[in-house]
Amino acid sequence: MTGFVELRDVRLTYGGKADGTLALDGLSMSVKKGEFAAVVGPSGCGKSTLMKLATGLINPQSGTVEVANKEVSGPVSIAGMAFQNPSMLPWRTTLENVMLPLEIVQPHRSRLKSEKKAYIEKAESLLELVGLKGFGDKFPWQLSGGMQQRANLCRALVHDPALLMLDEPFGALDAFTREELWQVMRDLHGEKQFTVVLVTHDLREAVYLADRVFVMSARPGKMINERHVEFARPRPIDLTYEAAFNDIVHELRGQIADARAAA
Ligand SMILES: Nc1ncnc2c1ncn2[C@@H]1O[C@H](COP(=O)(O)OP(=O)(O)OP(=O)(O)O)[C@@H](O)[C@H]1O
Repeated sequence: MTGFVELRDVRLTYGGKADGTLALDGLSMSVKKGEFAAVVGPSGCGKSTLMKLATGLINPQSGTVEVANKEVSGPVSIAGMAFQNPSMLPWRTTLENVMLPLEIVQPHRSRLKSEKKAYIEKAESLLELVGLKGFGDKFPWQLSGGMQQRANLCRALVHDPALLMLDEPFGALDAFTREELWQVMRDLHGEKQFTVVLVTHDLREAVYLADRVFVMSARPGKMINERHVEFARPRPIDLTYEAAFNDIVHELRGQIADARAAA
């Protein structure tokens, strides 16, 4: 069975052939529908490049990229995305920022005018789900960094994407806020069952959230390991202080240290 996100033997070079940067070479990865996948690896190994390929922002020189059994050749509309910098539009309220994808992605775009009330209710219920009830009419600059990132997750999810691509979304937050947002993410995934690919440098984050952690080599990046994480869901945050959890974090840390040393 093919995965929901399927990369096969992908090679990607930035710039010209002679003086370009080979970012990925021989990278294969298969993420099942509904699965929460995390991608970790040495700095600069090509994690963000992988995200750009899977969302169709760039195309590989060789190999194939498929999402939902379709070859990706342009931006993937069934994907929601969130990055480290929430980049909310400062002249729009939080609610208006959250609703932005509805103005772009079909079929919502055509329906937005006639079904505006229902869409507003949907955006507000997402804000409530992430703990931002009542903040919809505030501007982004009136929110803390953690609140902006919560709103950013709502914006990534408002058009009910089947696939959520997260590139270091919690990287800039303090440790407490980060753990809070891990739990928000856990609950959103538990409720909505979308497929997730999360790129992170934080191995605790990867092990806490993911069903499977993919480990990349140093650049040019390819997958060197897949670690299943079989803790029952929903996972309490205290799990992250248990020995069995830390054993997996240590194991992954060792693999990344080896990958760095081999570079
Ligand atoms: N637009 C670009 N043009 C040229 N080279 C690029 C471009 N984007 C990335 N690269 C190079 O490709 C390689 C992989 O970059 P990428 O951002 O995918 O790595 P990463 O694993 O996400 O990095 P980090 O861990 O630091 O976030 C790096 O050597 C980077 O310098």
